[in-house]
Amino acid sequence: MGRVGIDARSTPPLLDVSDVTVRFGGITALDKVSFQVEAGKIVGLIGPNGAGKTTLFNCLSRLYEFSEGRIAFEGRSLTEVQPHGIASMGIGRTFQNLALFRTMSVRQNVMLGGHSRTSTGYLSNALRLPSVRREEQRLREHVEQVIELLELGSVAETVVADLPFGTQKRVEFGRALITQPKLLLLDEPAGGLNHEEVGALMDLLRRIRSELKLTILLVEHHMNLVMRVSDQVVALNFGRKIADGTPAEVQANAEVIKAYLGAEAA
Ligand SMILES: Nc1ncnc2c1ncn2[C@@H]1O[C@H](COP(=O)(O)OP(=O)(O)OP(=O)(O)O)[C@@H](O)[C@H]1O
Repeated sequence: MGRVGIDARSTPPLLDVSDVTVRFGGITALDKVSFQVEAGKIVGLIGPNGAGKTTLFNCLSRLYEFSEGRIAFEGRSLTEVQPHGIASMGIGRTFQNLALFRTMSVRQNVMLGGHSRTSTGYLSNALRLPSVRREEQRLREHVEQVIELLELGSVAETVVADLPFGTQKRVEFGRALITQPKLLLLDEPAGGLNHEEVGALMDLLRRIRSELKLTILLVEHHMNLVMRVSDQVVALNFGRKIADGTPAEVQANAEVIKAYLGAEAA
């Protein structure tokens, strides 16, 4: 018994969200939300419109400050780093509205995502010291690996604006993956995709999780996708957590059914 307790304490979860509260004037967007994400899992964050999903994502990527509670990543409080330091901590994210440079090529977009992660300083960059050239070479190799993983090779030189929406979303993925995150936050990855593209996205999520040993937290309205790819699902409603468990447990939860279908369905 004692040993189990010690082991559990010595390996904190990858992400530990504890009693996080966010208020906007009179609105409580998040109300003492707590949940944990274990390394290597795919976790779906669901809830009706206005439930607080995006607010939580914005807290995780330090775009919003939370007034109460704590978020720890690998045991370290997120507030220990500056908002721009989140990527170097190992957290990457995509955005609901794609944050791509539309007039640049796929390869250039992926490459630019990697520049937030390079460690050489301003002076060594200006002088183009050997350390900078080595780092740039490593980045270029990594860009090619990400492009291959996402099957973007045939469009690598194509300007992003000329690509179908589903492909643009994969480029957005690439920009997040190039930072080599341990935790990838995906904001509505299935939004705007057709049936076939959603199927391909499911395969891709499973593939990047197993090949890159990533942990994924996704906000998603596409229930079929969430329930099929997630190991764990967290449901929010009006800023409160109403369920947290396996997809089957959450689907059968009376409060979740009520939140989605209205009071008469409970
Ligand atoms: N910057 C802000 N200023 C004021 N209110 C906000 C802000 N961001 C979110 N809210 C409010 O907080 C609540 C939660 O919104 P949030 O966008 O997090 O929900 P959501 O679950 O992501 O919804 P959706 O599925 O529609 O994207 C809503 O009532 C929203 O109006």
